[in-house]
This record gives sequence, C-alpha cells and structure tokens, in this order.
Amino acid sequence: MLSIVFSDHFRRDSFLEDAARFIMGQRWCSNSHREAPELQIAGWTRLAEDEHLVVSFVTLGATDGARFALPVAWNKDGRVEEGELENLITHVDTPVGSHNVYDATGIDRARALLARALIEGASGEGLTLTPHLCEATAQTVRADLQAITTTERLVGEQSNTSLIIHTESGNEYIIKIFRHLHEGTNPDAELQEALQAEGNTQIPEFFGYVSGTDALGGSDIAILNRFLPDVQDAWREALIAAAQGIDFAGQASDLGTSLAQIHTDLARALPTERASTNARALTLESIKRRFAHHVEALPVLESFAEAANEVFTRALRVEWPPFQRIHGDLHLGQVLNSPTKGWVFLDFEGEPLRPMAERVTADSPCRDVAGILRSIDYAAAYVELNEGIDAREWAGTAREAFIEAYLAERSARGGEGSAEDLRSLFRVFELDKAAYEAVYEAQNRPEWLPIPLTALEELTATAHTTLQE
Ligand SMILES: Nc1ncnc2c1ncn2[C@@H]1O[C@H](COP(=O)(O)OP(=O)(O)O)[C@@H](O)[C@H]1O
Ligand SMILES: O=P(O)(O)O[C@H]1O[C@H](CO)[C@@H](O[C@H]2O[C@H](CO)[C@@H](O)[C@H](O)[C@H]2O)[C@H](O)[C@H]1O
Repeated sequence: MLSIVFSDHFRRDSFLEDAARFIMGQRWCSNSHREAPELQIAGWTRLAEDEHLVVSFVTLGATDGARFALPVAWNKDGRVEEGELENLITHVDTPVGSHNVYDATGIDRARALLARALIEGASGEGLTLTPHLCEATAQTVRADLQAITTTERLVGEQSNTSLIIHTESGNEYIIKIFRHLHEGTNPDAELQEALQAEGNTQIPEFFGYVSGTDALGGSDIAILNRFLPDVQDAWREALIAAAQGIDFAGQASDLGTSLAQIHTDLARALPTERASTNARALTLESIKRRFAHHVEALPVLESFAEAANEVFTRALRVEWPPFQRIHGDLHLGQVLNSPTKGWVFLDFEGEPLRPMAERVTADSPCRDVAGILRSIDYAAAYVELNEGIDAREWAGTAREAFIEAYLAERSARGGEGSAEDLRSLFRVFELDKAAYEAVYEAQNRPEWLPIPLTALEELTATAHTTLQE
C-alpha cells in the first residue's frame, strides 16, 4: 500500500503533509520545530503483517536537516479499535481499498509485530534495518520475541517512544525507538554497550540495538533493554521525601557512589582527553556561547549573563578532571531504584536541545554531577511551588551527601581532581544547566519556568558574593 501512496505525487504529498502535522503534535517533537517541517521520504520498508494490519517503518527527512522515524500501521479491513483514532496519521484511498494509516506504536495489535520485526531486521524501499544483538543473549531474546504476550507504549514526557514487551518466558523488555535520527551511532547505544562491557551493573541489562540506512545516511533506530517492572524513579522518590521532610541523604549518597562508578567505568572504556588550559578555555568559550544563545531564546536570562560570565571566566584558573564520555542529561528522572541493583541509570542520549555532534564528544564529568544537583534542587522547588512546603534545608543535606559520596568514590577509584576544584566546577555546570532548563521549561512547561529562574538568581548571587571576597 505504501508503494502505491509513495509512487503517486498527489498521495505522497498529502501523506507527507499529514505526517508533518502528526509529528508536530507529538510530545517527542514539541521542542524541535515551531512550524510543521517540510518532509521527504528518506526510505521505508515493510516489516510485518497479519490478517488485519500491515506494519512498515518510514524514515523522513525535513528540509532543515532534521530526520524522523515513523513506524506506521495501516488497516487492511477498515476495522478501527477504540483509542486508535488518536494515533491516526492520515487516511488514504487506493485502488486496493480505503485505509487508515496510524503511528504503529500506538496501535495495540501492531506493537508485537513491530517489535519482533525490528529485532529480526528488514530491508525494503531505500531503508535497511539491521539488528546488533549482544552475542550472549541474542538467542534468548529472539526466542522470547517470538512469544510476545502483551505490549504497552510508555506514556509520559518522552523524547522518544518506548514499548514494553511482556513475553511467555516471563522476561520483559523495553524497546526504545528513537524519533529524531542522527547520523552515526546513538550515544545511548554506544555508552550502554561500553558500560556493560566494563561489567558495570548500574544500567538495565542491555541486549543490543538496531541501526538503519536510508537515502540520508546511517543512524541508530532503536535499543533493547531489560524492562524493570514496578520500579520508581529517583525523581518520584525525591518528591515524596521532600514533601514529607524525609531525609534523602542516604539515597543521595548511594547515587553519588553509583555515578562515580559510571564515570570511572566510562573513562576506562572510552577515550578521555586531558583538560589542558587550551581545552578548558575552549569549553568555557562554548559554555559562554551557549549561555548567550539561551539569552537570545529567552531574553529574561539577560539579567544573569554578566555574573554567569564572571563565574565561567574564573573557572579557567582551577584544575579540571580529564574530559570523558558522560551521561550528558542527567537528572533524577533518569535514575531508577531497582530492588536488586540499586540505582540504575537510563537514557545516555545527552541533552535533546544540544546538537548530536556535541553530545558524542568527551565532556566534563562535572556536567552530570551538576545535573543531579540541579534535580535535587528542582524537587525541593517543585514542592515549594505546588505545595508551599519549604524544602531548602532538605535539598541542602541531600546535595551535600551526594557530593561527598561522589568525591569519595571517585577518588577511591583513582579519578583525578581535587575536591575543592571539583566543587567549584559543579557550580559552573549548575549555572550552565539552569540556563538550559529555563529555555527547556519555557518551551515545554512554562509553569515550571520559575524553578530554574530562581536557581539562576541564587547561583549568580553567590557568584557575586564570592567574587567580592
Ligand atoms: N529498563 C527500564 N525499565 C523500566 N522503566 C524504564 C526502563 N527504561 C526506561 N524506562 C522508563 O521510561 C522512561 C523514558 O525512558 P528514557 O530512556 O528516558 O526515554 P526518552 O529518551 O524517550 O526520554 C524512563 O523515565 C523510565 O520511567
Ligand atoms: O526528556 P529527557 O528526560 O531527556 O530530559 C528533558 O526533560 C527533563 C524533564 O522532563 C528535563 O529535566 C528537568 O526537569 C526535571 C524534573 O522533571 C528535573 O529533575 C531536572 O533537573 C530538570 O533539568 C531535562 O532537562 C530535559 O533535557
């Protein structure tokens, strides 16, 4: 059916217009485009079918260079189940009938077909999907996916789309389909593979990934992990603790230890770079440029620019730990509390607003530490904003416990950097992150904007005080 649609100018243009509108309406696209992008087909392949549905995978390129993944399902028989219409991309009449074309991830009866086919691989009209499964578990994974019992699509504030897969064997999987495609290896796949090879257990078991090649190039399409059922993320745990005044220092300290393990393992597995004066200067220049871009995007940030610049300039004088691969977008929502593994880190894709070329290069581990510090602060600010509870002291204790444990484990594992220098760098990256957060909130959750703005006030006020000392 898609070959009929795509071979006819009128039908293809109408599919592409509807697909662009559909994509624009999705949470995973909310901050990347202001207007519906003009799309072209980069490639597509049929994946699977049953008596009611055909499932295909389409990759799209926008005139501005953005690339998207759109798994689609179209009904052969006109049957529409409850809840399916909200996943409708378009309706097409063809010589072989009248069809609804859906986002396959939202169609219950399409998901198992989609997940299984992605893991098996497929090749078609300009799109080849190739699975790369970890050798030790590939056979079990393939067998399990032949016997899928139920599937769900994860709901929430996701940048991508994840499907949870329950199988007859009792093994549960989560397949994340990347929605924004980027040339080359996706850092989420790359870093998880590296950590697993180092024997790090602070991630959900990683089973492999699927890459794709289309007319626009090669990019990773999906990754497969073990699904950890009934686990709560650190953000939810922190919110409850902050609201009830329950001490979070123990959890924060474990989190600091786990993050130091992640960092030292990544530094062993992947290239690192000495933080020479020149490298530090370049990083600080890029932090300043980024701040300036944030000011352009959100002029209210202008009032913090001068003090922020002073803090950034001063950071040139301290010793930095080597640059290395890091998580890149760490916050409490990216950490799950597993009853068997303790804190487990997710989503190593880096910040969604940052160009992918920057996300795959070595960066300062202090950025991740700052991410968690900001997130603890967010939890406290959130309960204050919503419930009027003053949780500042709660946050202060948790932040300090996190830092202490991170520094202790880092140094025990031979990580470089004096505690004093590292602490001053955490501030630099907190400032950088808070400005990013302000833009992120303005674009996604304007009612949360006061949270990073308050943080910027505090971070820059402290900067002034310290500068005058
Ligand atoms: N292995 C897993 N087990 C249980 N839940 C998971 C797992 N991986 C992801 N999740 C849930 O899915 C959410 C989104 O995952 P994430 O990798 O952050 O996706 P995205 O890149 O779309 O933001 C997480 O916040 C978490 O709640
Ligand atoms: O979609 P991602 O998980 O990759 O990350 C983005 O969304 C996050 C929020 O959904 C955002 O994090 C911000 O909000 C958190 C609370 O919801 C808070 O803990 C973080 O400190 C704060 O940055 C993240 O920045 C963004 O990239």
